[in-house]
Amino acid sequence: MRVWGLTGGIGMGKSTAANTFRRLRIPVFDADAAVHRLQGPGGAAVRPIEAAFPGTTRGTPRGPAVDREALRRAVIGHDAALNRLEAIVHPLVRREERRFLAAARRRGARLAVLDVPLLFETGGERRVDKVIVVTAPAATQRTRVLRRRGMTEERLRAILARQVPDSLRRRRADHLVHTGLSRHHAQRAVRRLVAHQG
Ligand SMILES: CC(C)(COP(=O)(O)OP(=O)(O)OC[C@H]1O[C@@H](n2cnc3c(N)ncnc32)[C@H](O)[C@@H]1O)[C@@H](O)C(=O)NCCC(=O)NCCS
Ligand SMILES: Nc1ncnc2c1ncn2[C@@H]1O[C@H](COP(=O)(O)OP(=O)(O)OP(=O)(O)O)[C@@H](O)[C@H]1O
Repeated sequence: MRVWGLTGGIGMGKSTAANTFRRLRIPVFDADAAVHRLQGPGGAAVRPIEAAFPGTTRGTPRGPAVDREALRRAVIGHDAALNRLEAIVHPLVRREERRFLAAARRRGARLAVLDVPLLFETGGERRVDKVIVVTAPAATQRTRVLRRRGMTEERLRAILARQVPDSLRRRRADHLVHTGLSRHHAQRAVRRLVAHQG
């Protein structure tokens, strides 16, 4: 089974490209969704996060869960705290990723995709056969992200500061998918990659 990494900066169009892969019946692992599950009711990250950042979890009808708003306040803009949070969360995400790949292999998939925002930041390119980078002009990225509810200039700056620059990502990509033109164009680029598997 081949494994492709799908990555790109915030708002560059990872989830949208991931959905095109899914429509082609290719299994996709979504690292952001895995983080949400791990921090959700009964998730494996809840207890260690409460220990490291007291007061950032709360009881819910389905069990204790991370209060993401509170956790965000505790870590955004605080590098040491975010490093600590990543040291808790990333090994758990990696474990989920291994489980996902094992399940895809069992089902006989020929190709699986890992949608991982921090692929380069976490040495993920070594775990995949090929890296696909979604990219768009910086102005497009900004407009897209600032449209989201709860997003502010300050939050966007803090997130971008933790991610490798788009220029570097593009240089390290095996293939680029441009998402600044149109949905149709980006979908076609993904379909072409899959058709050629190369
Ligand atoms: C800080 C937290 C609580 C904020 O939660 P919130 O719901 O507000 O944001 P969300 O998770 O949807 O992320 C918003 C955007 O920031 C990006 N992002 C999240 N964490 C990080 C990080 N540590 N470094 C760089 N970018 C990040 C996401 O990919 C996404 O594009 C949460 O992002 C978190 O627990 N982050 C640490 C885990 C992590 O590194 N996740 C990245 C994907 S593996
Ligand atoms: N090819 C495209 N053409 C036009 N708009 C797009 C395209 N791809 C994505 N978008 C839009 O850009 C925004 C961000 O896309 P998406 O959610 O896929 O990005 P992401 O990289 O997954 O973001 P995040 O890092 O925050 O998870 C969405 O509003 C989406 O509709």
